[in-house]
Amino acid sequence: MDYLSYALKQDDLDRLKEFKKQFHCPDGSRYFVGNSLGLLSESAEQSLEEVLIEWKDHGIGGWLSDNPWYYFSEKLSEKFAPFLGADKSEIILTGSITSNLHQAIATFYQPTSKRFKIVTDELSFPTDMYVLQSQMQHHNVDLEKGLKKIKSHDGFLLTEEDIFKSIKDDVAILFLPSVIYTSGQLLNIKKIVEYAHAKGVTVGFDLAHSVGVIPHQLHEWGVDFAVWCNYKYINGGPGAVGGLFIHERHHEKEPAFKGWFGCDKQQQFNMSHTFYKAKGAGGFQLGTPHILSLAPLKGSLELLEQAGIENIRLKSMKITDYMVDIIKELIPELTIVSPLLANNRGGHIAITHDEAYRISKIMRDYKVIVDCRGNIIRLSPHPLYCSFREVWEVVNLLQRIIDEELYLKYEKKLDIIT
Ligand SMILES: Cc1ncc(COP(=O)(O)O)c(C=O)c1O
Ligand SMILES: Nc1ccccc1C(=O)C[C@H](N)C(=O)O
Repeated sequence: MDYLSYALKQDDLDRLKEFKKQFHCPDGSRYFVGNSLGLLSESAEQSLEEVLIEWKDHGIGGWLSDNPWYYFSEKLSEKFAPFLGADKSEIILTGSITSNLHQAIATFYQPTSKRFKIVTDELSFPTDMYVLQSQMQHHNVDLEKGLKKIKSHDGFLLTEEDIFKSIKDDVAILFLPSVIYTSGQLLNIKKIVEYAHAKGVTVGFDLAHSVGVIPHQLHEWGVDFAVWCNYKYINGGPGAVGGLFIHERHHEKEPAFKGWFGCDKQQQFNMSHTFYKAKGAGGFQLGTPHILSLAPLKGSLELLEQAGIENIRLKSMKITDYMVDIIKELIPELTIVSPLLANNRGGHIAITHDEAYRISKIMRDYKVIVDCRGNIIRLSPHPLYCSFREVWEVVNLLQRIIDEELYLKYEKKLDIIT
């Protein structure tokens, strides 16, 4: 069967195909950047509107109305917990990756003369690195000696052997991404946690590129803490409120940063100057929840529940496999830097090209939205709104752009956001 017929057949069989209708796709484009900012669904639009109406109708009464904002983060966290294999007490929707990671590292990182290192990897997302650096500086730890970055042999992937080798007796915290944001490599969280715990090391993960596209078992795997954002595969909207996971075994820990929304709800309005921590991850919240940036998440989560995270992962593996096959066939000179086995990667495919930037730019002019990081082009077919046929179209366009060097007529000057 040729590649197009295969795509049409897969679209026909696709159990998730009905979800596409739910999403607003800008200007009829083929939208392949759901790993950066997911699309707005009707369901999310509606849940945002509901909160606006509550504000309109009740003013401050909204905090305790039928859908009380006072408990909104906790209610949504309850809905979220199954996607991460967490108990509802272990997660809280709050803050951003950056602020939640500050909270987690400040809480867990208690360097001693024997155990003072933080291990991460040299491919990490910049904000994670800034957090680790600033937290270590706060403890006056010399970054040269204390912050260890696992090296990548090819600039795209990490090996388990290197990760394991980095876990020594002087390491306090190991912090890694679940999926590397450039290459899309998925790390084996369970195995890494097991290994690190055996050496007495606390382990945290940045789940930005796996949440909403891959099932997790954070509780069972024993992950100590994790952070993520909800504007990618979850489709919670630009700057959507993020998330923090704190394993049950750490619930007695005192948050390094305390705020009044981390208080036990019954005590919060006693206005006492003594902090009575809420049970579980909720105790790590800071100030007033950003209700308008939580609101779309209600609708987004309902869609994910209907679709089922296992079905999402199955489609994601299948559609990215298809993308790999067709790239290899049509553009054999391109290097795919993502792992070729679906089990070892997240929801996107990364390819390299010296002209990555200009290629991604011209694709946008053909209404194919992809992005570029350095010499990498990332293509992310979101399982809820991308079809196999679109993958076929996108790769065919890519082939034409490369064969005919159509990018040459574009400026090399980078836009502020690539
Ligand atoms: C892996 C990873 N970490 C962190 C961030 C950003 O963190 P924040 O949501 O705090 O801006 C992103 C994307 O922006 C990311 O891809
Ligand atoms: N938060 C953003 C704001 C503006 C533009 C992009 C982002 C991204 O999320 C980028 C993404 N994290 C990435 O994997 O590169």
